[in-house]
This record gives sequence, C-alpha cells and structure tokens, in this order.
Amino acid sequence: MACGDDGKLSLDSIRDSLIRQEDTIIFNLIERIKFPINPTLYKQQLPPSNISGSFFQYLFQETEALQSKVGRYLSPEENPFFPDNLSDSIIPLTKCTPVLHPAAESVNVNEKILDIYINQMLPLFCTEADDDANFATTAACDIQLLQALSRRIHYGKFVAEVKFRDSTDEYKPFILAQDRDALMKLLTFEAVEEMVKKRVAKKAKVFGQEVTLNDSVEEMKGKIDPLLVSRLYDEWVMPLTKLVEVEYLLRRLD
Ligand SMILES: O=C(O)C(=O)C[C@]1(C(=O)O)C=C[C@@H](O)C=C1
Repeated sequence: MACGDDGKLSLDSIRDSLIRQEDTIIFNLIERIKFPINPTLYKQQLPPSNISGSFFQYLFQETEALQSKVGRYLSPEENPFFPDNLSDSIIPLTKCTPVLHPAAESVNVNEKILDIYINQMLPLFCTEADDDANFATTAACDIQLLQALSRRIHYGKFVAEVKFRDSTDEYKPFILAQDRDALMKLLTFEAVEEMVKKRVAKKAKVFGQEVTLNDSVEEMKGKIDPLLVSRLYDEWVMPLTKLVEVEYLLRRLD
C-alpha cells in the first residue's frame, strides 16, 4: 500500500496485493529449501561468540536494527520481530494520511510466526540432513522468507480496515460486544480460501519447475511440493491473517 493510495482502497486491490505476495513467499521458500534445516543456527551460539541468544536471533536482530535505521518500520506494512531492539530512523517520516486506525501498531503476531516457522514449517519443508554449515546464507534466506510471511499475514490489518469501511453497520455491534467468534465468522470467505489454496499449489508447481532446453515432455520432480505450500496457507498463513484481522477489528473503535 503506497503512500496516498487511500482513495484506491478496495477489497479487490488488497486481494491483488495478497496474490502478488504469494509469488514472493513461494520464491523465498524455494530458496530456503536448498539448505537443510541447519538446527545449530537456531539452538546454540556458534563459537567463538560473545553474543546472547542463537546466531540466527543475533543476525535477525541486527538486520532489523539496520533496516529500522533506514526507515523500514515507518511503513504500516512492516512489523518488526524484535521491536525492543530497534534504532530510530534516520529517514524522515513521509507525510501521508494513515489508512489504518492507530491501534494497528499494537497488533503484532510475529512471535507466533517465528515459533511456527522454526518448530513446524522448517521440519516440514527442509531435509533433516546434517548441518551443512552454510549458516549465514541460510539465515539470510530465513529472514527474507519470515519478513515476506509477516508482511502477508499483517496485511490482514488492511483487509480488516476495508471490510470495516465497506460494512460498518455489520461489524460495529460485534466490535462493541468484543465478540471474537462472530467477527471471525463475518470476515471469513471459505470460497476465497479454497481458491487461494489451489492457486498457491499451482504457482508452486510452475515456479518449481526445472527449465531445460530439452523439449521432451518428461515430468520432472519440482523443487517444492505444491501440496505442502497449499498446507502452509491452510494451516498457518490464512488462520494467522484472520487472527490479525480479528485483533485489529477488536481495537477498531478504540
Ligand atoms: O480475502 C479476504 O477476504 C481475506 O480476509 C483474506 C483471507 C486470506 O488470508 O487469504 C482470509 C480470510 C478469508 O476467509 C479469505 C481470505
């Protein structure tokens, strides 16, 4: 959502952005699964070391701190994983009318995303082969992928805002009653979710194809299992997006 795009805010335009973000997530996944899990990266400090926490945490925190200095977290689309570790931006804030309610800043599910990523996603997508010692490169892929997942999931704030603006009378009573279940039901479109699952599986098949100059139409094993990508969206990406939507709506009238 670029600065000044408020007038173009519609459910269709927000969904178009979610569709484009699928490409980023799938390409980043393909990059990450070139490497095994590399568990040492997340578990222990690598010697010699005077850092606290895992090597991955260190790299991620330092990356965020640097990106924060150059304005990454001035964007309402970006949500930090380590908000307590950020430096002020040296880039001045662009003056544009905020699209989201100010309470949006307090909605951040990155702790959940990181936990699911390390403990459930990586074992599902990556081989458990021995560490290959490509720790820094693996972590760089992780950071890109986690930031893409986080951006997609927190886009739920924009989805919720547009749904609230389009159907204020329907949402308002449930927000006033702080009724999570009713909000969840109201914002859910099962047919859309089915389309998303099918589309990401198809994209995974196409993006993961081996491209050769040999014209014989031999089916080759793709770089990524399309069913796993569909499962990623079904079990984590869409439920977390909906959680963000509910959390945002609960605060929308504050
Ligand atoms: O497109 C929407 O309406 C959304 O809220 C996004 C989304 C998703 O995460 O893709 C989430 C909930 C809906 O049930 C359908 C799709």
